[in-house]
Amino acid sequence: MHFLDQAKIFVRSGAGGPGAVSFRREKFIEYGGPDGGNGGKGGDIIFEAIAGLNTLIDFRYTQHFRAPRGSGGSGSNRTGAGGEDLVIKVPIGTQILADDDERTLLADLTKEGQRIVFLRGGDGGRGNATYKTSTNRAPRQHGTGWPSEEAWVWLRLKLLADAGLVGLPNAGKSTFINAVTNAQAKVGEYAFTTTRPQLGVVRHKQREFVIADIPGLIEGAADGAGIGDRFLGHIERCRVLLHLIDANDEDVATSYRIVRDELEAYGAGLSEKPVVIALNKIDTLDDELIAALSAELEEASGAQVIPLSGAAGTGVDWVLDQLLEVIGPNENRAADESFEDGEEPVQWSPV
Ligand SMILES: Nc1nc2c(ncn2[C@@H]2O[C@H](COP(=O)(O)OP(=O)(O)OP(=O)(O)O)[C@@H](O)[C@H]2O)c(=O)[nH]1
Repeated sequence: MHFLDQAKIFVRSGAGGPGAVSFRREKFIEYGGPDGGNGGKGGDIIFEAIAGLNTLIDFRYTQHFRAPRGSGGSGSNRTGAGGEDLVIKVPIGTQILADDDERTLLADLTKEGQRIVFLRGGDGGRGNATYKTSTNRAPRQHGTGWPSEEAWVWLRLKLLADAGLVGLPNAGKSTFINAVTNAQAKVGEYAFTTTRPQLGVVRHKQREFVIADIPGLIEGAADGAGIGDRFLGHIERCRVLLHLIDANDEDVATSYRIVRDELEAYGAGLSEKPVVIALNKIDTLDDELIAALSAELEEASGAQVIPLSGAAGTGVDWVLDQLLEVIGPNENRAADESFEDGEEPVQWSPV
């Protein structure tokens, strides 16, 4: 499965069907007036957030979405059939942005099953049966149906995970996520094996939370170096970060600081998020060295450091305990965050 976190699409609702002008002598006797029915309503464009989707890749292949128009009304006062609504399914965490310079936020789909009627289909035009007339002449005008609405918009996916993994390339993030979740992240001996974010569900002590691994950060990532800051956006909504530092690095304090600097440079509150720090790959070291490196890291970070080996399983429970403590009860999970808690969406009003 390929990963895509931005896509530009075109959406158009259905126009309303025209109202009918109909006037028949026998119907006139039956109804006492003109009998042209109203046109049907055009289909709406609706976005729906669904679980199990973690990419916008489908929008690379399908970029145009048009809801059908309503059918015309007909004689005997028959209303035309409505055009069916077009439901566009997107991953949870998808934002809809205007195609303007500011990329104005129009809607934010943060909950499973959340639906937004984005463009309304046009109402059907009035048939002449609805015009009050006592003459046996058809009224001079009838409704042509309301027009459709259309827009180019950007979809932007910001994954909703409770915990976000950060660390330099090769710190052992994929190995860790594979050890604690159902994800099957690629593990490589070289840096940047991970080229797209990975999401996995952790089940620990009868609790469940989602953890995201984003591609390795390097110095300058926030300014676009390496894979750049593209993926940092995916951890903006995490409650807690897990920062892994490879114990085999030449200078663990420097490794720590490079990532902290990137988080700070990126902004968006990333550097203020609660963080759990772990010295990883301790299976390669003796106890004395583990103690010395942990102390060094604790001094650099001013926080507790957990010795960890994602590969051997040492310290994994401790790390998960700490993450859960910050994430809190299940009701607080990021994916369940209510619409009101997040950024206020700007009301979308097409012109
Ligand atoms: N000894 C030891 N090696 C580990 C451990 N965790 C990961 N490794 C090794 O470190 C290398 C990098 O591991 P990954 O899990 O791919 O690291 P990553 O941080 O996801 O790397 P990127 O995808 O490049 O960001 C691999 O060769 C792993 O086998 C560990 O706990 N102990």
